[in-house]
Amino acid sequence: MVEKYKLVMLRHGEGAWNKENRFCSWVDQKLSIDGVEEARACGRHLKSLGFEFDLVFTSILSRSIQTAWLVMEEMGQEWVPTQSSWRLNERHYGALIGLNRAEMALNHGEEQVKIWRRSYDVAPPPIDESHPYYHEIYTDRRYTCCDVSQEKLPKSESLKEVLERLLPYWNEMISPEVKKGKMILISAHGNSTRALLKHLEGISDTDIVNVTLPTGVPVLLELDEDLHAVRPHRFLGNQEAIQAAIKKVEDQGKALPAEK
Ligand SMILES: O=C(OP(=O)(O)O)[C@H](O)COP(=O)(O)O
Repeated sequence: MVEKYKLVMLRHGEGAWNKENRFCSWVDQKLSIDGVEEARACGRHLKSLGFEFDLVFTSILSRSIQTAWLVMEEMGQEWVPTQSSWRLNERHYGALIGLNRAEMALNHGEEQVKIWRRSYDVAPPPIDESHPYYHEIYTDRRYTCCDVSQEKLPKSESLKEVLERLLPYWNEMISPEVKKGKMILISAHGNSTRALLKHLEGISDTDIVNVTLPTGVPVLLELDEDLHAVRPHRFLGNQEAIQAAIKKVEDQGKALPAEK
């Protein structure tokens, strides 16, 4: 298969709740100090590799937008148009939002936490009005400007459901631009990026369980003319450091607190 297009995807830099090992999801946490540096380093790295972007897509969560700004600032490409959609938001973690993964593993077992975090078609229990972050999320003005009504927004999502709400945006807004030959950066989240990788690479429902994304590391995907990946995605950067960062994210679901 011949490569025709390139696409760069990114999980935003570390957020405050990544550090605290809490499920963040639709809570609008900002980047941590380390996350800001990760995003800047990512921009410097992409610049050193000679990338020139034509369009940037983000979710409507601040950490993805802030990461895109920092990357583009470091690249001297702040002028590049950016579009944001809830359809690139992180997976809605339902009732798990705000909870600590290591405590969840102690209470429910590491296997159950892995199923909630990485399985394809299991959704966590839905969020309801008694949840401490329910009102913060559903009264936020950004969710009155979506292409679906507030009542239709999810209350919890499996990865499959993330892909279902993301695909119309990919098909209608992003893929036509890729096909025009535009170089695109998608600054999104761990699970919204996993969902898109699954679709573009044809990763099976069982193999997607083993795909984990570290924060602030660009992911390069090479696509053929039908926008199918011609080879597996590649993380750009120091491979040893990237593997260590992936392990750290995986270990967040262990019953013992993850190493800082
Ligand atoms: O908000 C989240 O992802 P994000 O940091 O990519 O936005 C999730 O809490 C990620 O959690 P997970 O790594 O357990 O799927």
